Amino acid sequence: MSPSSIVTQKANPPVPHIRCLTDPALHNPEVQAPGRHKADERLQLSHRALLISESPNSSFGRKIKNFVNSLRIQVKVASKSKALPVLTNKKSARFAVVIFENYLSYLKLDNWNRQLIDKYCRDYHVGIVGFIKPPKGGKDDVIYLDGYHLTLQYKLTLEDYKLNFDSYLWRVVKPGELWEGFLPGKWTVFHSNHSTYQNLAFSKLSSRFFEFGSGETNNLKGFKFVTSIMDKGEIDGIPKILFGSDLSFWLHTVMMMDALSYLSFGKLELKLERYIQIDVDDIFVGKEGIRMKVEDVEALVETQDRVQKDVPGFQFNLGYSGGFYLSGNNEEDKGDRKLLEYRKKFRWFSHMWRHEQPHKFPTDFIESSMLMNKDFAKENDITVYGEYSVAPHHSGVYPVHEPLYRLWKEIWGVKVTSTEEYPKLMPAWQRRGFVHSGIMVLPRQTCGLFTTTIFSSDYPGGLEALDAAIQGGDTFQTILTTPISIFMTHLSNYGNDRLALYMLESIVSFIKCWTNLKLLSLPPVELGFKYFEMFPQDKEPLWTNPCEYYRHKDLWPVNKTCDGLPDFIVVGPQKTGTTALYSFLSQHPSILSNKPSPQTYEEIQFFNSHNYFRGLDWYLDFFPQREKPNRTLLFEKSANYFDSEVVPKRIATLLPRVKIIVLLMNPAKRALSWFHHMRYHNDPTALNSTFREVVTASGDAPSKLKNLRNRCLQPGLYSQHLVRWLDYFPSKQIHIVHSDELKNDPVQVMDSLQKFLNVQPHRNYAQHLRYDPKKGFYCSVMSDGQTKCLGQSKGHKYPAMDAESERYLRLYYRKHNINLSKLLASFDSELPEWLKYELKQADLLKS
Ligand SMILES: Nc1ncnc2c1ncn2[C@@H]1O[C@H](COP(=O)(O)OS(=O)(=O)O)[C@@H](OP(=O)(O)O)[C@H]1O
Repeated sequence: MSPSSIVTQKANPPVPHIRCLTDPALHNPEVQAPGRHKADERLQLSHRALLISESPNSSFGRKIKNFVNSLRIQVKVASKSKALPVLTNKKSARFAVVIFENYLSYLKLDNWNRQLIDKYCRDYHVGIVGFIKPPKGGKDDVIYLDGYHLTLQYKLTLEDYKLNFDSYLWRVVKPGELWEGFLPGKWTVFHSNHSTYQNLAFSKLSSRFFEFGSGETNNLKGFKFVTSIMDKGEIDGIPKILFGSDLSFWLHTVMMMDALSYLSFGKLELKLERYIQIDVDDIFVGKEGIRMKVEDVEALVETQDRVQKDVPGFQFNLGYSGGFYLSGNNEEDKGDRKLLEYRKKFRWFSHMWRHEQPHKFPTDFIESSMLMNKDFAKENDITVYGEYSVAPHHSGVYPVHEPLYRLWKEIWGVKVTSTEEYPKLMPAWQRRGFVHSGIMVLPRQTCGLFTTTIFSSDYPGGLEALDAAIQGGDTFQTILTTPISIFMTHLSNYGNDRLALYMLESIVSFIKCWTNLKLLSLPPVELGFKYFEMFPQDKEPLWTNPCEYYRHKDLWPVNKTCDGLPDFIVVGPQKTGTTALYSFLSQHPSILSNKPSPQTYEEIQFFNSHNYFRGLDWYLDFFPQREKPNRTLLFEKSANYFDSEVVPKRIATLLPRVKIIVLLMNPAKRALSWFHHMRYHNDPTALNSTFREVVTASGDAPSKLKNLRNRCLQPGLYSQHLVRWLDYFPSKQIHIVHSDELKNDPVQVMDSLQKFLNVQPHRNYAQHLRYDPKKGFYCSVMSDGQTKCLGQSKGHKYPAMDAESERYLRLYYRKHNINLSKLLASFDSELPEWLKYELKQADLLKS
């Protein structure tokens, strides 16, 4: 259909038609089963689920995991054929619910695992959720589960669905409705004859089944088939909730939420409140023919009034671009004026004057665009909610374009925005918020509307497809699993067939009929606070590389380079010779180091400190342009990356293929060097204490001393830190340099490093490094033949370690050194002499 024929089509907006069968007020979970979700403090259950999947790559297993993860519940996946994970630790029972992708696999578990699981479930009152998958190639369509008083009947084709109104399981689900229609896939139904069972849901044999001649009689057509059942645990002490199918049928996701909540005593549940915000973007933008007319504006106001009854506080947020005011046809211009007449009814937020994408324009242009839009509001007496704004096509929000954030704050006082792009568009359930530069960025969701679709007949798949998304499909699932949903709609969705109004009223009704979710709305800033109160862990961003994802690359200003990030990083730890290595590497003609920082000299210290929150642009500014793009390698070294909890994850997220260089030396000697480094830099606690006092500080020693001890000794727990790096990087991406070798034979170290880095040309460091007897270290040979050594603070003289500290630290690091010796095997690294010596001496001390 050509655009012109679209706009001449007669508008006949569809009317929302969802009505509840039962009075929505009838089912009230709090009243029906008081207190049943109260967690029992005694139980000490972790907020996690254990999923036993059929195989590591089973697609249904993945689907269950993703669904449970979408509720922000962590899932540990174990394969049925592998050993079970540890179920308890000192502090708690690790899983609040056990889920079996195939319940029959639970019944067939080998004795050992079965006893383990059952004992765990009984001891901690942990329940099981199970899905029934008929055995492959099984001849029997009916199986009696011995000892369970339960018969399973497989492979049925069913239609229509209703829930047991009287079950006390329901929390999110409101059980009074009837779902009419064919149910996807083949089903297992349950026949029970024991008081332990409570039927949860019922269905009917599908009429299709009769058409194909089963020989059954019509009396089977009623709601006789139990499709989901609860076992209260009277027989074996373990409560269970079983589903006769997978999660393809929409209602099963809601029932699954209730099952998780019920069986975990409320540990695994989301609250019932669901906040929704609807932004109407592109106000005044839009070609002639797709804009709003007077009656569309009236409909907008009327719908808002109606929705407010079900969603307290609801108000449309209108994002305007004043540059396009009165740019439609006659009728539409009247619509624009009407909208201004009703301006006080809505919450207005500013867009750009003519919808410009900030990352594509110079900063002063963006500034004047914002100012013109601000003037437009003033001239037309529009009260703008300046704390909220969004950018056209997510431009500048993520990946972050710093000028946009700055101008938003300066011109509008923006405090909150939203985007679909962080960390990336898909999968939608993984979208998150973050805070940058004082602005809260909230995740935005999609609600099944397209900017270009203005008539229901154009909707892909027809109105039925939009209905399907609302009635249990994607739009419903989004609200179900997302406590705060911000939906972006467009002006075009409110003219012509007004599909956005249809969608909104329909979804509100559907949620009201089928769930106990409480729909609410708040102004954007309050919503932002609410979001980060719910998910404080989201505040810190996790920067990704804009050039690694096509959508982000499109939003990355063209003048920003895609090859400005480091190829390798020297991560420390401190005092292991990192400065010498940095200086040797920088001499290589194809290796460029970062530019110095005024605060931290040769180190950038981005990933481990508050610098990380300055953003990617700040980091990128430290790297010079590559001289020969395909040959030059960029690197940085920051010696306190090694032992930081957060750094490996942050580096791996931004630079998944970066090479990592770690230096290791005797941790006791490293501690001594660090102590003297602190004295050299006039640390008062170090100056007023002996090394022995520092390393042995414990119990009632002054907290400053204990703090110093921690900072002194903790980086030397090498194995513990290396394991964390190995969580994020394969061992072949990590190169270990032994500090003693760097000190005594740097030429050899540089040879093997060059191979690891695959850098060309190969530099013969024998010609460029020479031992300087005065300094006592290797130094660089300058063009005039003189040596240039590192400054005074590196390689300075201090007393040797006292015997008591040596003994103390030998035992202190013993366990970690043993672990390190095992770990080094995965790096193909020989055990350094110090490690062999230390382990031997420690053994002697022990014996
Ligand atoms: N060639 C060369 N020149 C000078 N110093 C050398 C060299 N090779 C290794 N070392 C050892 O490096 C130790 C300092 O380590 P770092 O540079 O990692 O220290 S820092 O973390 O950056 O402060 C420093 O430790 P101290 O001797 O305790 O000062 C040196 O032992």
